[in-house]
Amino acid sequence: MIRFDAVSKRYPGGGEALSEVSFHLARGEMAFLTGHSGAGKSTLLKLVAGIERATRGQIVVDGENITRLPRRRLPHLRRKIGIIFQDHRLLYDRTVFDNVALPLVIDGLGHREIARRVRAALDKVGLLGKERLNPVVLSGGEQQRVGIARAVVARPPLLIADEPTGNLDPELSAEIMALFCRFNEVGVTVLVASHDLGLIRRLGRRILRLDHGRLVDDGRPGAAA
Ligand SMILES: Nc1ncnc2c1ncn2[C@@H]1O[C@H](COP(=O)(O)OP(=O)(O)OP(=O)(O)O)[C@@H](O)[C@H]1O
Repeated sequence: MIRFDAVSKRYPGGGEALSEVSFHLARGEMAFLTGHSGAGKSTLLKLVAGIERATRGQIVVDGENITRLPRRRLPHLRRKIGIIFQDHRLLYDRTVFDNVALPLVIDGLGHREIARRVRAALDKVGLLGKERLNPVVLSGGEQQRVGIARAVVARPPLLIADEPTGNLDPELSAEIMALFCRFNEVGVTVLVASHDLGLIRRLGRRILRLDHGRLVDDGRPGAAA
């Protein structure tokens, strides 16, 4: 589902954020991406989503080489990817329902289909019944779950999350990670960046580790990083 071949990324005026990174995440697989602050976790996820472009190397997502994807093809790529940010980026002048519905409204779906899918997504994250509320009144963990519902509502085959538990206490963090595991169990490919090694080790999934832009462990036994 995601393949990086010797990918490097240099920001204008900066050093190398990623250096010669190669790995493969198979369809249906789940992995965590870890490393110190500034190791390159966010940069790697942004390259997957086409938010940033690689300086060198090649990136394939869902069988499509996105390394030099023309801008007009970006919406096609984004439709395959549910993206979850640490700060959840919700719209606070709209209800929970409207926040989750947004990707479907953009896709031009009809009202009834939108209502059905939004309720299904809210049900999966345990927020059915809160759809008419404004996200402001929800706890941090609930707001993050609204962000997750919005990311999965269009049923993308790939979920990527950047420090989704960064602002949450250990118990809520574990709940959010368990949610990602459940999406993976029904076939979604999942890649989650997190510096919370203790938490992600307990989940027993593959862990890719970045150190100063280099992939020093790709989480595969015996595989060279
Ligand atoms: N837009 C940018 N312009 C210039 N340099 C950047 C930009 N974004 C990130 N960097 C640099 O690239 C390197 C990797 O940053 P990145 O945000 O990918 O790391 P990270 O592992 O996600 O860190 P954190 O855990 O703190 O979010 C850092 O040195 C950072 O300063």
